[in-house]
Amino acid sequence: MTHPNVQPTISKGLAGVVADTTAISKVDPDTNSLLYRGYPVQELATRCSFDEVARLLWDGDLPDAGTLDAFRDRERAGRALDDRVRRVVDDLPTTAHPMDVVRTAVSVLGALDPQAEDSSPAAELAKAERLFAALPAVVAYAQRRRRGQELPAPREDLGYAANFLWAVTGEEPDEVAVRTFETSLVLYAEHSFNASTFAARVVTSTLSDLHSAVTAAVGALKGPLHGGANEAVWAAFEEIGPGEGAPDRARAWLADALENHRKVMGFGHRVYRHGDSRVPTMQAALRDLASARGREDLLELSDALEAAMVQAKDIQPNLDYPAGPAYHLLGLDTDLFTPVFVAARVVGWTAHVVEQRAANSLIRPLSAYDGPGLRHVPARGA
Ligand SMILES: CC(=O)SCCNC(=O)CCNC(=O)[C@H](O)C(C)(C)COP(=O)(O)OP(=O)(O)OC[C@H]1O[C@@H](n2cnc3c(N)ncnc32)[C@H](O)[C@@H]1OP(=O)(O)O
Ligand SMILES: O=C([O-])CC(=O)C(=O)O
Repeated sequence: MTHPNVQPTISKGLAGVVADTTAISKVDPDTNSLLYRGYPVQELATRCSFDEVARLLWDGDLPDAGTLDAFRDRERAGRALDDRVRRVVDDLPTTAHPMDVVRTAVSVLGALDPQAEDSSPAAELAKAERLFAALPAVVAYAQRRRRGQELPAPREDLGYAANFLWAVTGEEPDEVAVRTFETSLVLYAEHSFNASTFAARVVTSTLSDLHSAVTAAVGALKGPLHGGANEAVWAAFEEIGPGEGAPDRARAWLADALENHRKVMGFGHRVYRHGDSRVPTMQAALRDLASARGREDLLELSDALEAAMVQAKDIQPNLDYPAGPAYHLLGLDTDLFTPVFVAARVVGWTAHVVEQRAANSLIRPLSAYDGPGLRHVPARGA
């Protein structure tokens, strides 16, 4: 028992606290590596499709051909936007942030799911699959409805990533676009006890349902210190202005931002201290895409800002830094970047929901009270 005059040690932001075990992924800042169920994420991103990686994260092993084909059939069958979700979204103002649209849609999907209250592992995985299949249409609709565009019918002849881009842009994507997008989805899919995943685990620990956990996770991901940073990265690129003279402008912009104590989004990480393990793979994908689109000017801006940040603060970019400009080149509106992150991270979140439930303990830390001392409400007259 703590003596009343001895202050307990506070771990602000739970920094450095090991809250539980997980077998889903390993983030190792010493070796600057990230493993999904034991596989290096770089190998998964360059050799596997996103739906294979989803099965790996959920099931613990890469799927065999039969398992993958059956999953793909179910995913294709679940792609259409549910009319009841569409009606709720249509009632939201077109000015609503797409993250609010997605958060609302996940909540509605939970209320509609026939297995909403069934928390057996089989039901949890079935619900996770349904969300996985449903989210691209929700994200795409968030962009298209405010442009007055119809949502195109899902394309059964396209894989998950290609169909997702088709739904957003209404155009069949080329190979480099699909590869870049799929790489980003694999890299975004899972990252141990990050803030949004931890939010999902906290909700699950009360024995609440999977959709409630995912709804909370969407809310946590929205913030610019977490998933919202990919959108903020592109906003900074626009402020600087790509094109002729961008490297000089980037250096001046950074000097001004640091002088004004502004956080530079897309840089820094709570766990990695020497750079984010996922960045080289995403940067290579961005380079391929930018070259294919004749947008080397974006690479010049990106390289100049990164070099200036490393020189000024010795702070390295995180995954959101190359993902932001890549998503812009793929035709996504800036505020659609974090919703795309949702569609990828839903795999990690739901894998953690299942893991948390399998060995549950209510997550409830302590706090050290530092408010006013004991005082009393004066007695009131009758
Ligand atoms: C997929 C993801 O979610 S990755 C993270 C995406 N988030 C961002 O890109 C937002 C920008 N980055 C940040 O705000 C931080 O680096 C975080 C929140 C990600 C991690 O930060 P923490 O571990 O809490 O460290 P903290 O914010 O205390 O930073 C430590 C020091 O580095 C500085 N610092 C860290 N990141 C940045 C940054 N991006 N820009 C400017 N300064 C920074 C802080 O100001 C602080 O300096 P000080 O000690 O002089 O006060
Ligand atoms: O791990 C974190 O804190 C943030 C992050 O990079 C992620 O969630 O992908």
